Amino acid sequence: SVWGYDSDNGPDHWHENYPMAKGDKQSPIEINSKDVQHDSSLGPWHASYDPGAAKTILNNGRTCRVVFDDTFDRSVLRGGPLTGAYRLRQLHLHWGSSDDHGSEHVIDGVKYAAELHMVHWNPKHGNFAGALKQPDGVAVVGIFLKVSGKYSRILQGIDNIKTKGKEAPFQHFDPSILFPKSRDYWTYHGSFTTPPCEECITWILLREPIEVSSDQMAKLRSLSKNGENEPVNPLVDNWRPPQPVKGRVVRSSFK
Ligand SMILES: C[C@@H](NC(=O)c1ccc(Cl)c(S(N)(=O)=O)c1)c1ccccc1O
Ligand SMILES: [Zn+2]
Repeated sequence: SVWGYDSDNGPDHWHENYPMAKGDKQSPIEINSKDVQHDSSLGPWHASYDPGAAKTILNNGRTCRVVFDDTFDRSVLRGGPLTGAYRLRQLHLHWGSSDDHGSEHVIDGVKYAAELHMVHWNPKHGNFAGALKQPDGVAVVGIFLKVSGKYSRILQGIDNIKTKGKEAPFQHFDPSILFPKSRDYWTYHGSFTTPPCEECITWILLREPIEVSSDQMAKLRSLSKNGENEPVNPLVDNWRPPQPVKGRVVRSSFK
């Protein structure tokens, strides 16, 4: 059966079809500040995104995803732990059924309501499929979402992609508006948090969460896993729980 987040096809079953899921460098992980090592050589990261690169927003029954034109160095991430410029390919989210959980990474025991992932790949590996096979192939910026009274539009296009398979134009969108004020981050080497669970990711997790309103979270939770004329199956709890750290060191750009 196709992988998902239910009891019969969820994270504990993924290794049956994707053996990497039981690897030594899996994501997400729990980050404990006492084990983090500050690395003064970690410089700031820089994103230079072209709003014109945004193409569409879609619901693939597993997450809500915005895709970008990554046929050339149009929207790139560089600096921080990275060597060279990584191309922005897509962004998506993981969220819970209530505000007290939903993020994939857990920070000092804190689970956020959602976690936004901006997926970039290293063009020196030719294409995304090739980059998946390389330890320095992919870089993901992870941003935590915290629910507060403050109103902010995370992804305005959610209304038109209620059910699985729905796709809508999503243009003139600069994802940099999603970044918090502080650029402080943790970084470690890990994997996709979804199948195929390839261990090709340099994770850059931003310390400062962004704030969204509870009605924005409710809109996210109003997405459905099912297709248009199928029984309603809410798309919630599409997060993988923390995986074994197995001796990896998490470094921070801040003291
Ligand atoms: C749910 C969706 N996963 C991604 O799009 C995805 C892609 C790259 C990364 Cl790096 C990540 S992550 N979470 O590690 O940042 C997630 C998905 C995965 C596989 C097949 C279909 C499908 O829809
Ligand atoms: Zn993700």
